[in-house]
Amino acid sequence: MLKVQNLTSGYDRSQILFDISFEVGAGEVVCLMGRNGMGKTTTVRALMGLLPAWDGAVEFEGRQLNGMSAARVAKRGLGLVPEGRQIFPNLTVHENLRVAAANRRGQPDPWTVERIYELFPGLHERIGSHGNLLSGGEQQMLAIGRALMTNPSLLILDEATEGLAPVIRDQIWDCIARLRGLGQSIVVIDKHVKRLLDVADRFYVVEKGRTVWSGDPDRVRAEDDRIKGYLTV
Ligand SMILES: Nc1ncnc2c1ncn2[C@@H]1O[C@H](COP(=O)(O)OP(=O)(O)OP(=O)(O)O)[C@@H](O)[C@H]1O
Repeated sequence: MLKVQNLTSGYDRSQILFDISFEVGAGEVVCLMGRNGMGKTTTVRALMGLLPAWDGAVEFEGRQLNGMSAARVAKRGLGLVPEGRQIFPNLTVHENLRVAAANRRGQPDPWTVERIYELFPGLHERIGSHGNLLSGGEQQMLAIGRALMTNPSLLILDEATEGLAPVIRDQIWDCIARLRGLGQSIVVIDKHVKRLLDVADRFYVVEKGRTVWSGDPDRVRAEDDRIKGYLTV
């Protein structure tokens, strides 16, 4: 579904990505991990057309995304839950979801606000609350719900559990597991490797702008010390 090969990118003249390669198959959950500042968010920005790819190839469902605007990339079916959530503070929960609604590729069973409330019953209780009055966990659920309302073929979650209480984090993991059960392809950027072993099909380590390691959950378990070395300062 998504094939990223030898991607390089950066900000102005400052190169951040030197060699990023990874793949996501249909229905897979793939995790990008690495210490802060290693280039994970920059990778996502380059995929989404928010930063130009300098070199390398990004192929999504058989088409090249390189050089496409962010709006066109979104129309192709990439849905981003950005770091920091970025929900609309002056719109209610319901409005935040409704403004995002789109089914451009004609998915047979599209997301509706009602289905989002089934996924996150806590959001339904806050249906009329403005975005800025929600807790961090509620904002994160709303950010995920909003991305789902665009019916993305591939959902990208950038640090979705950052700064959340463990009990709320668990709700986000459960949600990812449920989405996987529905066949949703997902890229997760996160540091909580142990919890991700249950939900991810494959892992990649990003270090200094390069994908330096990849493996399935069994390999992560077998190379525990090596992975810890990549993730701790
Ligand atoms: N707008 C920007 N302009 C210049 N440099 C930037 C910009 N945003 C990020 N960087 C730099 O790019 C590098 C990679 O940052 P990035 O946010 O991709 O890392 P990350 O792996 O996602 O880590 P984090 O978990 O901290 O978000 C860092 O050195 C950072 O300082």
